Amino acid sequence: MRGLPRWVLAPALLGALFVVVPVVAMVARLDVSGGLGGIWDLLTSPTATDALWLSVRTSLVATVCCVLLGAPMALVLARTTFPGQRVARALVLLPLVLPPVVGGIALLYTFGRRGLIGQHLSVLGIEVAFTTTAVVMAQTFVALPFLVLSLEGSLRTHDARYEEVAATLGASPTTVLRRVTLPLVLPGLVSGAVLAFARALGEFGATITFAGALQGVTQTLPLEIYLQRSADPDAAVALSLLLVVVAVIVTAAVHGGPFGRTDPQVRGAGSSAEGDRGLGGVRGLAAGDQVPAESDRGGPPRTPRASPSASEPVTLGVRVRLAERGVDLDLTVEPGQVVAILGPNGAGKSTVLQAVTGLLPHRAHPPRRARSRRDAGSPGPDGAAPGPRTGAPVPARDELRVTVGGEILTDTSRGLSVPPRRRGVGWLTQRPLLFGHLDAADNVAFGLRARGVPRRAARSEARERLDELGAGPLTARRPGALSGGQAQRVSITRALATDPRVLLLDEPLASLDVGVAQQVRRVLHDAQRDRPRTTLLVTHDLLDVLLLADRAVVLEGGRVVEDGPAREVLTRPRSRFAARLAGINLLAGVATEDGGLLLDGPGLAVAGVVADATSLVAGDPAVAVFAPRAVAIHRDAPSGSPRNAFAVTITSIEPHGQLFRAWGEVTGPREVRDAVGHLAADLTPRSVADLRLAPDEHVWFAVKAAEVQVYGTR
Ligand SMILES: Nc1ncnc2c1ncn2[C@@H]1O[C@H](COP(=O)(O)OP(=O)(O)OP(=O)(O)O)[C@@H](O)[C@H]1O
Repeated sequence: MRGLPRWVLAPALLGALFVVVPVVAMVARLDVSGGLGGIWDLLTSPTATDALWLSVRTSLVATVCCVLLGAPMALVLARTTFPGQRVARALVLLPLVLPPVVGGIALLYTFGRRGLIGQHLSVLGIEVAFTTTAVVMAQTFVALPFLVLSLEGSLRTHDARYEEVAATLGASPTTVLRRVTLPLVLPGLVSGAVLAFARALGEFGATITFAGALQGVTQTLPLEIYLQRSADPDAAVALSLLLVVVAVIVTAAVHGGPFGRTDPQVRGAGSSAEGDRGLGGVRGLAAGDQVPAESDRGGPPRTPRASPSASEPVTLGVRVRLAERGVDLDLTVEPGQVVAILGPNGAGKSTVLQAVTGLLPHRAHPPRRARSRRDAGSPGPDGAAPGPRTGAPVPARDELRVTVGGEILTDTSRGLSVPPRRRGVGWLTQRPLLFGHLDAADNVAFGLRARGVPRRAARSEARERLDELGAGPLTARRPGALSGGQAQRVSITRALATDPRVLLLDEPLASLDVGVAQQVRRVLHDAQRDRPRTTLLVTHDLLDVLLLADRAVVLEGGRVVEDGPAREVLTRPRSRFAARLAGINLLAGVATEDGGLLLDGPGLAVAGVVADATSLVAGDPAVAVFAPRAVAIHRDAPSGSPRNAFAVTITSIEPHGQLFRAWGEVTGPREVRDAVGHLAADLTPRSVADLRLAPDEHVWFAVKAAEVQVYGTR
């Protein structure tokens, strides 16, 4: 009862009674005066056993039909989008709302002797109606939606990125389906099959209409019960009981078994390690089972397929122009270079990575204006620059072009797109996305086996790779038994094992504790040092940029607003986002003659010192930057030596190493607030106490001109 209000018990009990009492009433109606032997005789009469056996046989065959037809239907509904999808789903589920008798009539008009298809079959001497086949068809017709619904629900609750990662590891769509998707949703598939079996077992209306009631041929148990109802009510009750017992045994066996437990994937879907752990519960493959490599399926071992390997670092070229996403940028990454892609939420970072993986869902769009988005124009959660506004300039024509080492992987102008599995692009995400039904070694071996390496060789190489990256002791562990950091190590090993030409790191350390993140960062750093690989790294972490990246590219509103050596971008940021990441205050405007800056918008002057006098002339676009440590806080407007003073309202005060960092939002006219935004000031704990500083206080932030560096942004 933990967490549940007590009153829930009452309706729950009422519901249970509503189901159980009629069954009890039926049992009570049973005439036991002749002893249990009498009932036994009824149950073992030839008509009863014929009916039971027929029901079980046809229901099993119907269940198999439901799986064979329903699983592909669920996959199409859950994993693709196409026009009229809602209508298609409604049609698939139609038998759920259709009275079964109507279903039977529909089947009769289709497969009956004079039916739409039946008349042609008749000519060939094939009669379907009123045969055992008709029973199976009637049962499949009514039971199919149960399997589709259950499996589609299961597919939708599972992260499709498991399949995407498998594709980037080199697996073909069929291999992904067999080795990743089906093991992932096996509990949902089994539940759906059980529901379908139960529905088929109890099927009556469609069967009697389409198949009739011929003993041993089409007379299933529900039909036998119906027919006995008037002739021998006791027999009808005894047979009903038999049906109930069979149904309860089947559903209890499955729901009490390994597939009946709560789907752990759904439970842990929120967090990285949890999500991966969840898969530990999938019993699609029993503990020592291995997924057969293509070369393990008999026949001579195949020569491993050639895979694009990273023996020599390659150049990466990316051009993304997508009106729908407001992204318009070009990027060239030198061989072996690690480029950090920075930017506020919605800036287009993931879009760039998706373009390189080949996973970007894209249709060729006609030129158009940016579509109106509810969130367009509002600042991201981090208070940084807004996304594209309605009517903002957008790419004139959609275009995606990705080249790796001179090879064109995507070129929408020529309708060319190499599938993810053939790109030689490794992809690492915030969640490790390890396949929960495989141990660490098999996870790492996955990509090798998808390329045709025999299982034994792949596992042995996987073990070596895990050893190299300090994860040797984890070889035999399933993801459910790994910590977040360990899982990410295995995931890195898995991504590197296929020797990708380009590595994409999408915030791989973001969900790890600080200490663990540092260890994993070191793993990435060492791997790059030992084998330089062209890499794109999306991150919001200053340390990632400083320790891993050679170059930093800042995106805002889908455009590159800053691009340069990582250290320079952080120490001399030219965009507000980079400044914020680096913990520096930044104001943008144009250079003034006296070495200061005239702010964009309000025309407010900021006194400063030109840092790169050689290249800057008055009127040039420029930024003024100053460290939070250089800011002094005053209760009253400061006066005296040349200094810049901003009236602010304190928005937060947070610990920052040995100091405190106070964030203040500039007050004044709207254009001043827009131009300056938030400023940071560092102060000692003692100053915080002396000033009695607290959020919502109005104070002044002052910075001496000598502390403000101005440099050009052209
Ligand atoms: N599937 C999609 N369909 C249409 N627009 C999308 C889709 N995914 C993202 N966008 C839009 O594309 C733009 C870029 O999004 P993207 O996910 O690349 O940003 P991001 O920089 O990775 O953001 P975040 O840091 O939040 O992950 C945003 O305006 C976003 O709303």
